[in-house]
Amino acid sequence: MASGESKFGSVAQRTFRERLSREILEVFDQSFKKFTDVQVLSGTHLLNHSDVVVESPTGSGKTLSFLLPLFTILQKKKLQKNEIGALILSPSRELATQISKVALPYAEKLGLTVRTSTGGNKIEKDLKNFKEGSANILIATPGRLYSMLEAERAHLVRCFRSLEVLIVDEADRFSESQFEVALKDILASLPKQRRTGLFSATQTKQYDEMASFGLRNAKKVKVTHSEETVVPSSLNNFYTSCETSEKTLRCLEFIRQRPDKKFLIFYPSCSAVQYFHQIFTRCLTKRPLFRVFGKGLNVSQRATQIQKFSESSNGVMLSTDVMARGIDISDIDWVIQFELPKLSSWFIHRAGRTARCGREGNALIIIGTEQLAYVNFVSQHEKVALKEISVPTSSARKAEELRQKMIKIQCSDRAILEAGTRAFVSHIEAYVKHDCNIVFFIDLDVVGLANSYGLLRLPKMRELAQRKDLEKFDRSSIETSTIKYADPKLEAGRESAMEEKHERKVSVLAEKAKKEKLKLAKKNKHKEQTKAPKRKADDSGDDIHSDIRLMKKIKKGKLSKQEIKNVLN
Ligand SMILES: Nc1ncnc2c1ncn2[C@@H]1O[C@H](COP(=O)(O)OP(=O)(O)OP(=O)(O)O)[C@@H](O)[C@H]1O
Repeated sequence: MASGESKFGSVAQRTFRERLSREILEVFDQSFKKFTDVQVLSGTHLLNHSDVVVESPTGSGKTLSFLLPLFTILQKKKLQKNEIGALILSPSRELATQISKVALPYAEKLGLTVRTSTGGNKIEKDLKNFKEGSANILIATPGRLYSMLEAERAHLVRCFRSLEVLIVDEADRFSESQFEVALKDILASLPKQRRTGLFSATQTKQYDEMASFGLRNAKKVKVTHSEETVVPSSLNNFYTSCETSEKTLRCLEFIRQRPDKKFLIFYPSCSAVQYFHQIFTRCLTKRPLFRVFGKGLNVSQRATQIQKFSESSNGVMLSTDVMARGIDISDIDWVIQFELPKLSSWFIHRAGRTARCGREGNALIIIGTEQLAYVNFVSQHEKVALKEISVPTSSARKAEELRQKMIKIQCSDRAILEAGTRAFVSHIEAYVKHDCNIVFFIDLDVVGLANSYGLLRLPKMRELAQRKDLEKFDRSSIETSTIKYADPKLEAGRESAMEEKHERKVSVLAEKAKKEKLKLAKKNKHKEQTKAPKRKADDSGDDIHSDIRLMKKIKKGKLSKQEIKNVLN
């Protein structure tokens, strides 16, 4: 049964419904006919004053499964302006914004205020708004909330005194070391008497590790549509395998064959998203293209790209894992993974960007022939069964044509050339860290990958130092130093930097020559000084010869005693 539908019959639905207020139901009924399983189960436990640990497939309605009970609890509380009744922690800004959008209609109906504090703007601005405004529900990323506590601890702790509910969305992410310090400080500033809910599609933490969240006798809610798998039943998971050198072509051909479908493609790094967005702009013409990544795009740029992608019918979004969790765009037809995810649990979250709440959806991972063991790994490790799908039109010849085209694109703009090299380097760096390496090393066809990036040169990297197969790489004969930036300002900067570098090189060489000359002159001078005068050398030569002659005379008795005495004194 689709995880968006409910196994619960009308009795359970009605019982849960009776626990919600008229105002809350008015808002809910505008969008939905009935509650999903996770909403009935989690909502009931939270309303019964229990802590909950919830594991439910992607797209199964977990957001409302904590908002519905949260608003019910706060409605009875009669909160003052600055009393925070609920704190929701989200690992990403985008997800926090999305939760806030779902929460807003309920908050307005109940006269409660929702505030989102997620970074991306100055902390002073956040604090000022916070102190001047109000917040009955605070949705925050841990990093930003930690900074706010550092700056205004007393004020925030006072606001938290009325806290009834702590919700941690994508909870398994909070075991990452990056959240440790912030989380500890945040939990220490909250009242112990509260309800706590941890929500995710993959709760990898063991119970004892969850003590850090201050859970007490937590109820465990696990919603799956069957024992065999944790993914939504309406999600079809595919893989296609090819030579790694054909990965980019395979991805492009797959998209070309589905001109009216909406795609989300995951790449292993920000630079890979930027590079392939440049390539796709020239290879997938007439197709709306979007890109989202962390470093380099600010919050509003990311939000605009996601918004425009949401509104497009056949757009192609290239993204890093910043969109892998929680982001709810209901009509994505295909999710493509260009490379194995760093953590296998992310496979589920990435694929779960489609097939939301009962809708049909498809996910594809492109696997190099040397990575085929991954199919079995993800089936055993994540209970996800992958079916093979072919891409009939891709071939080695076409891949080579595409590689030549990518080289040409890089030659048109040095910025793209540099982006491709950075992307390849970050791909390798990400690859060596993914968790399959803990279970078993999945080899990577590095030369094939370099070709799928269309590289002209193989960059020198510590991670590749031991590789013996790199000589197979077909290094382009193009002199890369002649490739110019398309941006005249950048090119002017590069030329002057090159001139400076050339002048520096010339002056270093001149300096070196001067030093050599001086050294030689010094050496010759020293030689002169230490050399015995010609005569002396001859003398020393003569000395030896005269001694030999003298010895011979003495031996033959040709010298009188007096003559010998004279010579020896
Ligand atoms: N009771 C319901 N009936 C039908 N659709 C619902 C219901 N509740 C929520 N939805 C819709 O289901 C979609 C997924 O909801 P939501 O994003 O909360 O899922 P999720 O379980 O949090 O997913 P993820 O694990 O990916 O974060 C949303 O588009 C939401 O509007």
